[in-house]
Amino acid sequence: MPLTGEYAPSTSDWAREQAEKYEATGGAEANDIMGKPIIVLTSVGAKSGLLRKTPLMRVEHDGEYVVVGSLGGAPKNPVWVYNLRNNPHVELQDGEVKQDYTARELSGEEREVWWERAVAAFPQYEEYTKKTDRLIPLFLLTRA
Ligand SMILES: C[C@H](OP(=O)(O)OC[C@@H](O)[C@@H](O)[C@@H](O)Cn1c2nc(=O)[nH]c(=O)c-2cc2ccc(O)cc21)C(=O)N[C@@H](CCC(=O)N[C@@H](CCC(=O)O)C(=O)O)C(=O)O
Repeated sequence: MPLTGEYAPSTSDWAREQAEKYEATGGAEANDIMGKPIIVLTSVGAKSGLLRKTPLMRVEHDGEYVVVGSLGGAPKNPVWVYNLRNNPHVELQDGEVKQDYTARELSGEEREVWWERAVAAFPQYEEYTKKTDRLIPLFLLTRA
C-alpha cells in the first residue's frame, strides 16, 4: 500500500534537488554521488506526519536494501532515522521501481554483515566511522 500524504521538501537543498530530479526522471538522472548509485527513501515524519524524501546510497543484496544513517560522520543521527524508528513503513525508489518496504533497525552480527555490504557499496562509510563515536544506524528494508 503506497504511502499517501503531503510531501515536505528537505531543508537540505542538494538532497532535495537530487531526490526530486531522481524521482521525476525515474532514476535516469541525478542517480549517483561520487560515482556510486543512490536510491530515494520516502518516510513519514515522526512529528509532522508529512512525507519526507531522502536520497541515500544504494546498498542492495538479494532484493533487500539497507539504508545507512551516516550523515557524513556527523555527531548526530540524521532526522529520517527517527521517522523510521517511529513508523517502519517506507517506500524505496530504485531506478524506475518504487516499492513499499518495512524497515527494521539492525544490531549485532546481522548489522556487521550488512555493514560490510554498505562499505563495499560506498567505501566512504568506513571513513565516517573515524569522525564520530556514534554507532551509525542501519535499517534493513524488506518487502512489505
Ligand atoms: C536536512 C534534514 O534531513 P535529515 O532527515 O536530517 O537527513 C540528512 C541527510 O541524511 C539527508 O540529507 C541525506 O539525503 C544525505 N545523504 C545521505 N545521508 C545519509 O545519512 N546516508 C547516506 O547514505 C546518504 C547518501 C546521500 C546521497 C545523495 C544525497 O544527495 C544525499 C545523501 C531535513 O530535511 N530536516 C527537516 C526535517 C526532516 C524530518 O524528517 N522531520 C521529521 C521530524 C522527525 C523528528 O525530529 O523526530 C518530521 O517531519 O516529523 C527539517 O529540518 O525541517
